[in-house]
Amino acid sequence: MLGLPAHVTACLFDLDGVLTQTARVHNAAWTATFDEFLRRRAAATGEPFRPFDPGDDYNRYVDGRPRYDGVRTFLASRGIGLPEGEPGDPPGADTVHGVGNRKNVLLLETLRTSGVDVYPGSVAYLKAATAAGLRRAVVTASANGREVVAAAGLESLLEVRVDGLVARAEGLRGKPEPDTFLAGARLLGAEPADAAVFEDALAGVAAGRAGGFGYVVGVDRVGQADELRANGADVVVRDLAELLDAESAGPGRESTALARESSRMDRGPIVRDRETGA
Ligand SMILES: O=P(O)(O)OC[C@H]1O[C@@H](O)[C@H](O)[C@@H](O)[C@@H]1O
Repeated sequence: MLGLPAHVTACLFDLDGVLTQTARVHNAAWTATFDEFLRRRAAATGEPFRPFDPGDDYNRYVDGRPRYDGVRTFLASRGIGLPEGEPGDPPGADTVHGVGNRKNVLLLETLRTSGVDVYPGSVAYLKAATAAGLRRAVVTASANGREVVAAAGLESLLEVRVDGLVARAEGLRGKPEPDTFLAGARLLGAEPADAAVFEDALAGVAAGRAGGFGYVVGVDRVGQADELRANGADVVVRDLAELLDAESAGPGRESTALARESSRMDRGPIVRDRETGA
């Protein structure tokens, strides 16, 4: 059904890069944050400045992981360790929390000014899954998950949300560990073997594989299909509309309709940082 094995009864969707076009917003905020940090560090140590790579560095070390895990994992790849600091550290302080907080300031600025765009193919897929009686959860590392889902106008299509704040409150390990996807399946009353994971991040498909989920759909938005497969995707599509196209008998009836649908759902941008109140 809907391009999935027949036994699948539940769908677990990542948010940034799968349902909404916000992976690129996260990426830009990380790039600016790490480049500021690396430039400052190069000036202080006299070592050459090597910028953050929004391709390889983002995909391997940051994408899909919880905010502060992204800071630690990327800096470790450069042989840099920072003190943890405190959640309330000023944005830009030389601590794991200070770096992560700076990124969140930049992220929220862009979301406020530009809003949140959806992927029309994903909205169509969510609607088709709803009509087919499949259970639906969003599972995101982002602590801004609730606001992004609301700004995208997707709340009514999703039954359950496991986001970065839920994970922190429940002590769930972030992707590539499977904990948050397992929690999503549990909340929907589905066994992992009967649930499909939809992910664009390498850490996300790895979490799908680690959790023993019935099917892992890799969504390739940036040209990393081989890496998605190597990390755990059973199938790779460029857009969820492809799964609908595969399903429909006629040539692309669904996707023709999709092309006409606006990619922008004007539910208003995020207005404040829920963690710091800024
Ligand atoms: O900083 P946030 O909003 O809590 O998001 C955490 C992570 O959420 C993931 O969805 C993104 O892929 C990452 O880039 C991001 O760092």
